[in-house]
Amino acid sequence: MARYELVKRSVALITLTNPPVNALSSAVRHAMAKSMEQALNDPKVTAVVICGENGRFCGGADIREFAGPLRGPPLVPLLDAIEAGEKPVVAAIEGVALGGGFELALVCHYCIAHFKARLGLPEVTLGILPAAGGTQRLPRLIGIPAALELITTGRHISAQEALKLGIVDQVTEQNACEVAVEFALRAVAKPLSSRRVSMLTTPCPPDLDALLEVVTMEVKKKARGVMAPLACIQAVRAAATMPYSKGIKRESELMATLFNSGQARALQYCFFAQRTAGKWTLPSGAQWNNSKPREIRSAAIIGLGTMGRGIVVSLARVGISVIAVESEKKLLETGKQMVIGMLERDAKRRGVSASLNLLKFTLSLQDLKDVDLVIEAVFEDMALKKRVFQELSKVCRPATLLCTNTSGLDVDALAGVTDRPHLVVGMHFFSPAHVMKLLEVVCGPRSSSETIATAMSLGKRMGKVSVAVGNCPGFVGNRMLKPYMDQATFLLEEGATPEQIDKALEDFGFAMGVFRMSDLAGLDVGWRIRKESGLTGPDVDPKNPPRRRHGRRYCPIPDMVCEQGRFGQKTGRGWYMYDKPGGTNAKPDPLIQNLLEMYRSRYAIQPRNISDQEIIERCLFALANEGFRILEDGIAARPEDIDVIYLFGYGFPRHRGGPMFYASMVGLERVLERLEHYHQAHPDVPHLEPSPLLKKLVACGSPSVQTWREHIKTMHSHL
Ligand SMILES: CCCCCCCCCCCCC[C@H](O)CC(=O)SCCNC(=O)CCNC(=O)[C@H](O)C(C)(C)COP(=O)(O)OP(=O)(O)OC[C@H]1O[C@@H](n2cnc3c(N)ncnc32)[C@H](O)[C@@H]1OP(=O)(O)O
Repeated sequence: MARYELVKRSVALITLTNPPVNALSSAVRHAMAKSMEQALNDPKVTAVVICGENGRFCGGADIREFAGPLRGPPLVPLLDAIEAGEKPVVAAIEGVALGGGFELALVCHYCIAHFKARLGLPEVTLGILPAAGGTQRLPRLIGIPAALELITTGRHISAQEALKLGIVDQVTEQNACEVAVEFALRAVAKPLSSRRVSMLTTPCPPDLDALLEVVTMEVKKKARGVMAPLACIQAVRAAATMPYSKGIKRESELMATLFNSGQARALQYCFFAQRTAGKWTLPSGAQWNNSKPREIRSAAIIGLGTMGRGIVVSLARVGISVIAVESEKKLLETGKQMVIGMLERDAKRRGVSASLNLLKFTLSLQDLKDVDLVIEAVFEDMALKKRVFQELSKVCRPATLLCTNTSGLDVDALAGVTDRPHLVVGMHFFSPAHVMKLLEVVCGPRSSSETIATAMSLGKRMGKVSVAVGNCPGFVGNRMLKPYMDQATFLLEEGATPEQIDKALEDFGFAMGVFRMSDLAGLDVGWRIRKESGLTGPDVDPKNPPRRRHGRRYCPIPDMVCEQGRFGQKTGRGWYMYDKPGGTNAKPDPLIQNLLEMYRSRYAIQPRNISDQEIIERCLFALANEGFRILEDGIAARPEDIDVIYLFGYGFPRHRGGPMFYASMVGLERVLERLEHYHQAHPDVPHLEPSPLLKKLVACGSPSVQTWREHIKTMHSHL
């Protein structure tokens, strides 16, 4: 767990050996304590260098240990002893120094960083704070404003920025460990007192209170209801107002308020869920670590609408040649200008040159014959998509992968019209595709493991969080969205307003409530889908009661809003009103209030007061209930996959962990009881009927979310 060597006859080289990230597990802490003692007691040793195996200094505390009882030597006294030692200690930072790893570097008297190293205190993203002295030492070293920014955001910084801030003493392009050993030899006999960061006085700005107030406001706005950043601010305040000995106690008290909180558990669950989600499997036994992806050098995108443009940008900025196809000259020219503008702005922001030379724009599918992969992003119309896929089958070489960006249509039906169904897969991007991190990779029953591996790996290359899902209407994300949105509109019928529902959801932590989100996305999309599926429009039998479809409750209010030409932000009117078409400042609209009142009186609905609790329970338990059905159907392999989809694609608050984790935190028994209650009150809403899997899990004693997979026995697993 830590290797001890004597190098250059007088330098103790301590290497942390806990791959893959040399996390400070209890065994590592134990070995470090022993090694330090040996170094400090050996008269031959005049200096110490600490480094990490495999070019990675240290990824911080072992997060997995946080779930169990704390064991092994505590970190704070160990780090204090390193700092207080009478022999110079030099940190050799390669790869990463994060969290406890950064705190370890802060107690070393000198730091050498490789030029590619990254440093940071990401604890806040795990719902905790840097509790091994980080909140007390960093402000002393770099001042309150810079420390506050790093600690409250968890941002990683480069070695160069760390040098500018005064965190590291030297940045090298050579082996950091070798440079550190030479540095250590030169440091012997130099006084150490000024190198002990805990002994420094925190440079304190005159307007400390005002500064902390501003940062507090910013944090509250950005991360509504999240506890950790606020605790971080209080800890940094202690660094400015207390001696180190008291500040470290305050840090520890604040950590105690966070450590076992639901938010910390949720955020740490998210960390591991994100890493688990990439590990796809198929019933055939093919999986992420035994299926080789193909190398993709060139791609084509069909359709230069909003989605197509974002996908072109995502591909080109990672160095893939892209041919973009449109059906009309004018659309092609508009799309081209927009893509170029997006790429130029993106390159400017990243300080690189725009990769415009990788782009080609064409009106002819014939130009696609040699590309490695095509992503179709045309209008959401099955007949049109089938025509495109038939055409692609003819023009592309037999090995070209054919992907569709459909947001919910049958991927296998598209595969069926091609000459290569095994090379067809869904790549469902989220809008705007060059910004949103989520990619649902939709595995059709005939998609080969190589095809899935290629789509997943391409997603990763584009910086996406890719999740493999099965093929069913709406896949995972959009299939779950329907019951969630249905509940919101039923609540409107029963007496709520869009702003009341949105506020309840935003207070819960969503960046946007369901109605504000719909206004942003455009209400006409859903309207067209409802018309195509015969739920509204001229094809509906007039004898059908307006509030029932296929024997179930139906809310026609969204159709009525669209009939008035209110399509959301783009038309300046939707569930809210905006200053102008394209405006973003949503204001409640009295016309919507009138519409709701008239609607209720037409159908003799007595409006009632609806509590925020009912809004949250009906929307979110219906959402999770559909998630349980998705697990039963084998459309998602594990609850983590569903949660990752909702975190990265639908703005589910990370500190709640995702819909499935949230259900487990509320308690499955309680979720079941509330769903039974609401289903009894609304028997014509099948989405409120508790799913068999939920009932089964409750009957099994509500096991932890990480073990649900063992309880999902499906005959029809797609994954
Ligand atoms: C009332 C009670 C009071 C109790 C008080 C208790 C006080 C306790 C005292 C605590 C002292 C605090 C110490 C410190 O301040 C706290 C911390 O350090 S928290 C940890 C901070 N570090 C991080 O957040 C870094 C997390 N890791 C990453 O960001 C990335 O992994 C990486 C290091 C940048 C590497 O990225 P990649 O190369 O892409 O690799 P992966 O991300 O895929 O990771 C590979 C593999 O490693 C696992 N892993 C990574 N980091 C950790 C970790 N810190 N602990 C455990 N495991 C880690 C990751 O899950 C992957 O595993 P796999 O999926 O392959 O199984």
